[in-house]
Amino acid sequence: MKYILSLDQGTTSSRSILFNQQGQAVCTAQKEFTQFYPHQGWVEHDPMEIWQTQLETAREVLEKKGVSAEEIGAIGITNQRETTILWDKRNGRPLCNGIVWQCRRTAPFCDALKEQGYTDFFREKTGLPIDAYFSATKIKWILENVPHAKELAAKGNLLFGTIDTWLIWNLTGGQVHATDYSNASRTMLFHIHSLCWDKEILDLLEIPEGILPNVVPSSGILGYTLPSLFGHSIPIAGVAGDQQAALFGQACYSPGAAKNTYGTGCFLLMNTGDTPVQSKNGLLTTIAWGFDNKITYALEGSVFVAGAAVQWLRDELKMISSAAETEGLCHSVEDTCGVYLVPAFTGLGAPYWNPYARGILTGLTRGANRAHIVRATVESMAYQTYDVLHAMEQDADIPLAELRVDGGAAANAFLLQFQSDITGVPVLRPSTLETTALGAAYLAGLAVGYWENLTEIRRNWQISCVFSPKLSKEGAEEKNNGWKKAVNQALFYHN
Ligand SMILES: Nc1ncnc2c1ncn2[C@@H]1O[C@H](COP(=O)(O)OP(=O)(O)O)[C@@H](O)[C@H]1O
Ligand SMILES: O=P(O)(O)OC[C@H](O)CO
Repeated sequence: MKYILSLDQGTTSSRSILFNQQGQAVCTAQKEFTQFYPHQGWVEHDPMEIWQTQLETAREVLEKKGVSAEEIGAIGITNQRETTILWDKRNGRPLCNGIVWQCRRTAPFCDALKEQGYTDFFREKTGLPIDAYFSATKIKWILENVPHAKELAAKGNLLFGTIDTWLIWNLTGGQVHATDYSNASRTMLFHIHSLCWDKEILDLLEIPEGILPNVVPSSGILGYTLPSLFGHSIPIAGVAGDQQAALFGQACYSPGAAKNTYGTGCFLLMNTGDTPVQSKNGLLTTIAWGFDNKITYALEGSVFVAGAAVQWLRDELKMISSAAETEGLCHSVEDTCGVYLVPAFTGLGAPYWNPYARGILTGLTRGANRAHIVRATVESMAYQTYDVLHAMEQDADIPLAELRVDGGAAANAFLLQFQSDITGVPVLRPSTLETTALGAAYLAGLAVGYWENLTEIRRNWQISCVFSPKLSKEGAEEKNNGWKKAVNQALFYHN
């Protein structure tokens, strides 16, 4: 067993990475794929393009590194969560495009559920607020709007899966229809205490149980790849939603340990051990992983638009030509000249949960220039994280000692320093920022004995940089107050 192969299927790209025993990424391949925005607030992906790009990158790393499938100890899968695919089990053909986690099309139906008083019903069972973000209402939408979907389901020929399930199905040639506990806990259909699909919810939403995958531990062999795909079959031995995988990859194994991932969105997760903590402040209770015959829970704050706002600057406003350019521009000005951007492009997630909030660029004066707007965009990632962190400290009733960070935008040192300044917490950047993929690799490698135990893995976690708070408490407060005012404008935009 030379390496573990991690498949990291993200919102904007499919990546494959080979990891060695030290947890170092020795070879990477990445392919972006198409984002579809068929209506305002809708977001879709083509499931076949997701499968193809994932397969191509996996083959590419094996070829580039010159290793054969026999030398791969196991595959770990990690994925954008909640994104919903329904397909015909007879031919593996998707019924329609996948409905992406960011898609708001089912917001009116979620409102109706809330008005009918189902909020506590869902929260108690699933740990989640009712929101279009999760898979449940997306499945219902497809069943009700795509021709023949209900018929197929009635005949037992329809399957549902989040992206992990879709990849597993294709990798095993249709032999395995499974998901892990962490992904199941994002569907709004899974009872996170009794660990089963919830019959009352399924009845309420009229979703047939037969379309749902088997739920398995996040670490353990669940199937083997078709030999024809890589020349030899490889065990699939680890699966976790990308944010939970990052928590695992950041070695946050003790209650209270937390990480923040700055990718398309921002996701702050805190390990709460074997206790599912109910949030009073707009956070999610979620399953971190099923490992070693135990379930570990986490509190999560999900921010929908973080790095995506930087992409917006690049693609829509043409203010920058690359995301990396933002760091220099942020440093080129002393502050944002009073400008705040609230990138509520798809509503606001935690802790506000308002699908109708919209983006606001505010505080503009005649002196505001491109660099100020770019800086306000980068700062918006830190402010949104601050909001979540604040809610988490209140829920967990302990101040956070440090924040481990990762994700594409964690490459931006300005962002991390600013994060530390406004939260007053040291921000720790590890030597590998690919912690999502690494977490999936660890889950898979532990299952096949490539790594012995968590102690061995903990040793692999290395800090590359610590960002300590440099701003006074008053200075931080002033900035955070300005942010709160801007958020209020975004929240009440539709009134
Ligand atoms: N140096 C940077 N500064 C700010 N944002 C960045 C930087 N590098 C990447 N990003 C942002 O990070 C995101 C990519 O992170 P990644 O973790 O690869 O995302 P995902 O897994 O969600 O597809 C993009 O939205 C990009 O705009
Ligand atoms: O693809 P990412 O890294 O932005 O993650 C998306 C999340 O899993 C959505 O819940």
